[in-house]
Amino acid sequence: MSNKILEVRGLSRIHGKGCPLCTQHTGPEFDTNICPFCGSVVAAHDINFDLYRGEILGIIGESGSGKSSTVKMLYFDDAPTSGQATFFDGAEQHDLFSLNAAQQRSMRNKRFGMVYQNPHLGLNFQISAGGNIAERLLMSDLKHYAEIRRRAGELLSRTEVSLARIDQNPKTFSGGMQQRVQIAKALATRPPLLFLDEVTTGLDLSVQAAILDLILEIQNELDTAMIVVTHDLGVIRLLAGRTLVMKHGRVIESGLTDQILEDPQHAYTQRLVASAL
Ligand SMILES: Nc1ncnc2c1ncn2[C@@H]1O[C@H](COP(=O)(O)OP(=O)(O)OP(=O)(O)O)[C@@H](O)[C@H]1O
Repeated sequence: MSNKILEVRGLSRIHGKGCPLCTQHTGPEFDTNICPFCGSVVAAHDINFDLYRGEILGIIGESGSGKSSTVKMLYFDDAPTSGQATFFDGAEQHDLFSLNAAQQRSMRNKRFGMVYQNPHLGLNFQISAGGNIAERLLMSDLKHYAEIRRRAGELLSRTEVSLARIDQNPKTFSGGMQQRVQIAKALATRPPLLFLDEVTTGLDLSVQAAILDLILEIQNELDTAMIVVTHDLGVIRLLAGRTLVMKHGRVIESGLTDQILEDPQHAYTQRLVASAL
């Protein structure tokens, strides 16, 4: 049996009205993602990849290359212009973009997790850290208060947030702690697929390192498949077994991370690797 968890084919997102020439006159060879004829933005075009159970796939590229757009579509934060994504969940198989709104919500709440760069997107700052995790646990059919609190505490401990802070509001937490609570919340439903979008950007180096270690531990422990979006080669190097390199909405290079780092084929990737040396 294949361990494939996600299959993405021809995924594209154009912002604007679009025209028949958009995709032919944008991309790395034109050095732009803006269509010269209609002004639409080709945020992502013809993205193809497979993801396997427990695997970490990195998506790297400069700002505006289409990394977040790709993940946003898969997490239903944005709708694709075209393309397909199939999620393999045990014996079940779901065509993600054919699901109705309620089915997409259920998929997001129960089978997927997301950790954003900006904790305001992932956390509710009106309620406590424990409350944030409880919100998600309630969606996973856990209804008993004591059980929810116990599990929320367990998740906070696992992500190394002091239990003493379970009733405190995450707005009083440091950036690194907020990311830990986001990770705890995302993991509450034990999702087989986790999206991480620039989760360590803006944090101190030592805090970054600790969060990256935590992500690796979780992947090992829970066999969670992850898609990690970053502009930081160090993050890719540490976390991702395979990597897609994006530029102007296109995947320009893909393969084993070690291979890409050791022998980058595309001039852009060569510059990216050289600048990180
Ligand atoms: N709602 C929108 N309307 C118009 N253009 C958009 C919209 N969302 C994204 N874009 C454009 O799509 C392109 C890809 O954006 P995306 O956020 O995916 O890039 P990114 O690689 O994640 O960059 P960053 O690292 O800065 O987040 C950019 O040119 C961006 O300006």
